[in-house]
Amino acid sequence: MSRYEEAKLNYEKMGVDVEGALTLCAATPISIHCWQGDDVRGFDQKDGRAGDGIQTTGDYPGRAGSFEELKADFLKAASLIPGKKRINLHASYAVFPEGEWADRDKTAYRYFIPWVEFAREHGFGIDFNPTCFSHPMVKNGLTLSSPDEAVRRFWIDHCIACRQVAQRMGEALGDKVLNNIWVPDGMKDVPADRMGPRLRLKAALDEIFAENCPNVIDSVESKVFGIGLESYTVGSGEFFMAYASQHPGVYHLLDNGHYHPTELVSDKIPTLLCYFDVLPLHVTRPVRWDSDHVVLFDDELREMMTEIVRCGGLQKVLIGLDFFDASINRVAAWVVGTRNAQKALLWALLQPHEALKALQDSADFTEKMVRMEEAKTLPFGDIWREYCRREGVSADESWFEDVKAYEREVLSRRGT
Ligand SMILES: C[C@H](O)[C@H](O)[C@@H](O)C(=O)CO
Ligand SMILES: [Mn+2]
Repeated sequence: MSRYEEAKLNYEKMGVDVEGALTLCAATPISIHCWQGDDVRGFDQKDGRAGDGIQTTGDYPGRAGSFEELKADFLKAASLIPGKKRINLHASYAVFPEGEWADRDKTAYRYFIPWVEFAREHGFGIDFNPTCFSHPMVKNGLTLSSPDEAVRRFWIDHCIACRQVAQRMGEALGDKVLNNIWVPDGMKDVPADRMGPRLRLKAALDEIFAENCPNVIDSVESKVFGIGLESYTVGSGEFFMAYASQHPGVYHLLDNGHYHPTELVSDKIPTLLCYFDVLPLHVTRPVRWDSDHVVLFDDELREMMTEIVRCGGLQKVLIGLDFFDASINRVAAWVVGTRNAQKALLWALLQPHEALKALQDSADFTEKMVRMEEAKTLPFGDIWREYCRREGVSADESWFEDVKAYEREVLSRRGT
């Protein structure tokens, strides 16, 4: 009997359908953020750097500096990750034909056709985001909530244009595209007016969402605070949750770096699934704050995936990643973080949920604890190994040899 067959028997004794778990894991897409590859710089600003409410730290050599490089790095990472993949793009990654440039309020689908072709060629879905940061039109930390009509207009037009881009991407791929709006808007110090900016943001969103875009899933991403915006965030959790609940078709995206350190997004997933038929996520790893460290196979990641599975949320929760570490090999960062998301999803699919729920409902809390603890040390590694074998990727860290060779032959020659 192979190690897989033996492990499978162990799980089956606990009432787990292992083959079903492998099939579901392979079919659940993870949206991989393009911005890990270049430290959130994008291509549309000269000497572009992440700023205006967002920041990367580190200067590991070999950052992607062009569309070609970013595509190559993404493909290298994707080849080492099991499962179904989407690519998550920001509007700042527009690919302009030679001699052409458009500012963000004038962005258009034609600048993203090369990405659509790339996605189609490799069987990736696409998700999209307006880029309301790292731009001179972010004035005094504000975009959609600015009291300056010109600033607000610029960003409203950008978001409207992005929804149109996402719609065209969805039409081209015969798919739905998540278009997620995050704005950094906030204040460093104690505000004198908290409601005014929120009313302006609300009016801006109403304008942005006015057009019917059937291939677009709209979401708004809340946050508790930002860099240099420590005292007040316009798009807070309550603000965006209330907005989404009053606007059918607009969903609240939960980023697990965007809450107070003791708040758990794993508990918010079942809460929102009581009310929404779609729940987009940004899976990240906050270390004391919204630091966007590479996702590890840790307790909260497993608990988030567990809640998705327990709640029957695999079709409703859109799993996206959002981390960016410029202090380590960026391709390896993508691979570690995304494999961990896959690993945690498979781990969650292999828990005996029905049996545990029944024990909870019959108030048999002792046995629930005993079984829950026992399930944690079932031979998960052997099932993961089989999953990777079927997906054609290495099950252990030997993928890293491939990344090291890529670093030697490609990344180290870039001069970035
Ligand atoms: C680049 C992303 O859109 C960004 O990280 C945003 O999603 C966020 O989480 C800001 O803190
Ligand atoms: Mn995010």
